[in-house]
Amino acid sequence: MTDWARLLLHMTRRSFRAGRRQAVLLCVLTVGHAGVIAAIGLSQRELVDDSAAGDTRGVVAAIALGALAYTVSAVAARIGNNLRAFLAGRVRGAQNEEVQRLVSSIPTINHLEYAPHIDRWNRIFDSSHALAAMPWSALESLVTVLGLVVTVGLLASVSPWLCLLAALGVPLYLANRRADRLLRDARDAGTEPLRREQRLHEACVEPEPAKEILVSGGGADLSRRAAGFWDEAADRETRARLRGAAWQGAAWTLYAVAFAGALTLVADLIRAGEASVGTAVLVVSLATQLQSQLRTVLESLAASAEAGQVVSHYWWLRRYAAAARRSGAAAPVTLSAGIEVTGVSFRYPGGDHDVLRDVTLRLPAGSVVAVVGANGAGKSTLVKLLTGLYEPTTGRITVDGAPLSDVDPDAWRARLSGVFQDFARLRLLVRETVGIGNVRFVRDRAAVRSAVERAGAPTELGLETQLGAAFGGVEPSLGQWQRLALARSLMRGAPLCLVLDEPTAALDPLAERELFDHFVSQVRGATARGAVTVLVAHRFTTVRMADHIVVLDGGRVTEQGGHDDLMAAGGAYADLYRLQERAYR
Ligand SMILES: Nc1ncnc2c1ncn2[C@@H]1O[C@H](COP(=O)(O)OP(=O)(O)OP(=O)(O)O)[C@@H](O)[C@H]1O
Repeated sequence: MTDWARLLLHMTRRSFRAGRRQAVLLCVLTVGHAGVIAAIGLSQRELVDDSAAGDTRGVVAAIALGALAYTVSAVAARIGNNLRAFLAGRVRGAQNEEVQRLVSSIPTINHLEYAPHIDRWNRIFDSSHALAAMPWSALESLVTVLGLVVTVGLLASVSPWLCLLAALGVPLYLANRRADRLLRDARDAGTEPLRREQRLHEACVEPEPAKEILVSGGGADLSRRAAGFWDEAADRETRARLRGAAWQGAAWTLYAVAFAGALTLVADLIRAGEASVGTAVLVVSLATQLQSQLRTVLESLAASAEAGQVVSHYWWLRRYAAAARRSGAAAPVTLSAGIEVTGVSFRYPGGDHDVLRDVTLRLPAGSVVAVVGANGAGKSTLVKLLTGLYEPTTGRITVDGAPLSDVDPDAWRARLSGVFQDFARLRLLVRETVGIGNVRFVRDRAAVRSAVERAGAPTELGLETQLGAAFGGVEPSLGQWQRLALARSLMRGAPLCLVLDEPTAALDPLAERELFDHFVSQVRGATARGAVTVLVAHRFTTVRMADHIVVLDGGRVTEQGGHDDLMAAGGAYADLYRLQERAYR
């Protein structure tokens, strides 16, 4: 079965799950609608011929048939449209939820940071409506094709030459396919400029970047650039639509010429006494219907094609998520040896150089390890590898001797806790913002309050306070946000690996010291479990408290050891430490 057919089946099942009775009724209405078109044509022919023959009963029967056919057609169209909207709405919700679930089920973050991957799953979201309507577009195509067969049969009964009208469906179909392909290519190519446009516009309206942009006065320039990206995507799409319309226009012109030929043929048949006036009415009616049937087929094929455009992206995402969602060995409950990084190099997907090179480190159980280095040295990348958000390109990381790649990602994550440099500002209730750090305890007010207090987060706010001015709530200061993030990390009671990636950058030096003391004493208290703390920091007064210090430069480890050893070695660490010491004096 092709990917397209499998997706069609998947969407059909989903539609029936969304509303079995509604789906059955919609099938009946769609199929029934096909017979109506022939009935309308036949009733018109009978009406004209029976009138000419003075057959009153025939005229009444023809009128009754025509009225019934029109009524069924109008009612079926109205109810059908509403049912389609209802089912498509529900399926779309379920579809978006599935994509969201797939995206967030992937243990690594490659797909969230790598542009070609982002574009693929964004395309699925953008086409969710076409995907949800896929079964109905396909059924409509099928039923209209059946209706076409009936129409063609009736036309052939008048003259076989009239079948040529239906044959002109082929150039129409080909022109439409060409137009679809042009549009799909334009949309695929436009995904990136549209994503750039969206991010630039967000930067102008989101409060955090907007402040800086307002002060720098760069808003107009960014808006212009965003508009440029928008124009680029829109121009591509317009050009594709115009080219597609030219192909379709040519095919329809051909059809119009053939239609005129059909009418001439019927006029000749009437003149020769081989057809009645009623037959002429039937032909005109059928040829007109044929036109609308062809259009319906083409439109529903186009709708199926739009869904078809994301078929490959959809299955890619499912396969990608399935491949990434590996199970593995249980994570250890305690550490006895620690974590080892051996010969690890790492290159971001699509990158042209390794940002970590041949890194070898030992993070002994129960120790606090500080990672220092200039901006861009690779500190946060190392943290991402330790937390399993990326896997090393080469080399390996082991936890008590077991390769991290063999450990179940969820189980390892359950043993982690930490704060990242770009910590999240979750604009929820204080209780939720903090509690989500350990979702099982999100309603446990005592646990959340304890974490808030230990992190020194603002207690006066109250746990049920809404955060975020944009949501009508309180807007914490940057330092307060950071403390809330720290509180979130404290929700996970006994982590085996605690990562603190510049967790105190927004705090004043006193608060940083106090917090770090607190964290370290907590970790030291957990030495029995062998928990490891990895601290990324730029303030060397904090760094010196670590048991082991690793200096990264250009992705390589250039020095490592205890503070006293590194000072005695007189290398880069010692120089930087003395520099900072003088600056703080
Ligand atoms: N998602 C990404 N995709 C591609 N390259 C990235 C990505 N994130 C970081 N990099 C690159 O990796 C290198 C190391 O970045 P990293 O964030 O690890 O540095 P860092 O030492 O933590 O810096 P800082 O002190 O500024 O936080 C940099 O050259 C950066 O440009």
